[in-house]
Amino acid sequence: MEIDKAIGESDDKRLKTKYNNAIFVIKRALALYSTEEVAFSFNGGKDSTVLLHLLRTGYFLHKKELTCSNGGLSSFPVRTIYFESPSAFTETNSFTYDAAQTYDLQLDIIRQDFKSGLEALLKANPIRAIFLGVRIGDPTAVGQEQFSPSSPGWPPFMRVNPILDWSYRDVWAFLLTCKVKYCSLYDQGYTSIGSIHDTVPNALLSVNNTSSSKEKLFKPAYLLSDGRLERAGRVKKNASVKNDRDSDSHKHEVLLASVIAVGDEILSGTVEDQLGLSLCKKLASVGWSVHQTSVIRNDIDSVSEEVDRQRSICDMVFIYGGVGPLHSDVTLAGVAKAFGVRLAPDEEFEEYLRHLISEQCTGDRNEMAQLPEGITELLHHEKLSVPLRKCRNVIVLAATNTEELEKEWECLTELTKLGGSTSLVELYASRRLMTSLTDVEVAEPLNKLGLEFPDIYLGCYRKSRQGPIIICFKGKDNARIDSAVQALRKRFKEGVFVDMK
Ligand SMILES: Cc1cc2nc3c(=O)[nH]c(=O)nc-3n(C[C@H](O)[C@H](O)[C@H](O)COP(=O)(O)O)c2cc1C
Ligand SMILES: Nc1ncnc2c1ncn2[C@@H]1O[C@H](COP(=O)(O)OP(=O)(O)OP(=O)(O)O)[C@@H](O)[C@H]1O
Ligand SMILES: [Mg+2]
Repeated sequence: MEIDKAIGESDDKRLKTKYNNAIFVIKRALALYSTEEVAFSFNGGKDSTVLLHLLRTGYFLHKKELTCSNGGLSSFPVRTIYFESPSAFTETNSFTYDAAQTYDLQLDIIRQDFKSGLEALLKANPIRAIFLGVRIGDPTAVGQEQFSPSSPGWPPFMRVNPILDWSYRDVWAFLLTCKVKYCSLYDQGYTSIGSIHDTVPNALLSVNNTSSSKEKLFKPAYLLSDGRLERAGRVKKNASVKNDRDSDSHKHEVLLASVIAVGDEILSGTVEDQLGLSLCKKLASVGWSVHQTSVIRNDIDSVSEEVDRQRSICDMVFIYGGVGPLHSDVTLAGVAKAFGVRLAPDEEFEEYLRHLISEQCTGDRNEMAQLPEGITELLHHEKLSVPLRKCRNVIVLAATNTEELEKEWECLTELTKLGGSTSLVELYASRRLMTSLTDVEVAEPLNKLGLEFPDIYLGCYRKSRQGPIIICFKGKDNARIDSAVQALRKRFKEGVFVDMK
């Protein structure tokens, strides 16, 4: 069989491993279920095209083992289902039909939505398992395994995902190595295809950035260097993933951060945590208000509970410690648990680690390259040998000392300034006043001021019990801060407040 031969002759070790694993899953599924009991969900997309060839090969190898024959593959009798939709691209539609003809597929065209279509299909046929080209990173892959029962509310069947752990790069390595046909849209800059209403060519593949969008030229999909951005051509249903606090109708003016240190050694007093202090200073210097700092032990549930609590209260959570390959390094697992997702291998991240620790990283899996599935964004910066990991509004810092923190912080502020995520460097203004008035004297006027200026953060502290009180004003607008200072001054005799630098 040509596919098996092409992969066998390739010297891409990684592709061979992925291929062998996928064929293994397919053969086990075919051993578990009869041909009548399985179906292949095919839509002409790149992932399902990979699956088409893997299935034909797996079916052939399975039959060959059963009959001990060496004969060629004459037919592929697995029922192939295609949910045809009026909003599909004509190119994927015609590719699907062409492929069905070329490979003599038993094509069932379903013109209903997925759920009702599957209900009718399962009623009329003895189907128990359906092969899908779902891959980790697809929004629908979250929580799925290679064999995953359909979700509650869906008709009962087994979802078989032989290429679940394939990366974007693996998909293209396979299609190009095997020299099989794929839908023409992938040569026009499309990298992942949904409906005509939500899919455009991937701007990262644009060749002539300046001309009007109609004349734009795009490179082929296989040239996209960062596979995590394959969905950049998908128009998002929700413009951005907001955290719980953002959806709160009452948007606070000052951004809230939480700092979590993970480390048994800090709790036992063996190690002094200097990162927390340094991070609080840095956050304050760019106008963030630190809501809470906490030290958590190296325990998945403890980390997950704390992250879950803080991520819903704060705009951004910074977590450090417990990041690495040791048994006690559970921070990422805790973050994953807080978001209800699992840790899944991330090939792009693994590549960075491979560069960093080269030969020490052996095997096909690297525990450190497991990241919370579907929610992790890698923040790349030329000064960082390994990108920072951001899971929604949780930033995982790799720093273990203040020098490393300094560098990561510098990169982080530069990166977030460029947009994308919540900016760390907000427009920020502050002023501090010192007074020798007693706290009893200032308490009531400050309360009133707070009500009058809800957009201004008012903080007070003193350096000693008898010493002067320092009042901090923080906000986004200098003029508003000046008005608040004026309003407070008006309530007292002239000269009782001294401006501090
Ligand atoms: C054969 C097949 C089986 C599916 N099984 C499930 C399922 O068990 N649970 C589920 O939530 N979605 C299931 N889906 C739906 C897909 O996850 C679907 O792509 C997803 O809901 C996104 O749909 P949309 O982006 O077109 O709205 C299935 C789809 C197909 C084609
Ligand atoms: N309309 C459909 N008909 C049949 N199967 C479908 C349909 N839409 C999705 N699927 C199944 O779901 C899988 C995942 O869809 P997804 O869009 O992520 O991948 P793809 O279409 O194969 O490739 P791409 O990511 O480039 O769009 C497909 O490989 C296919 O098995
Ligand atoms: Mg698709």
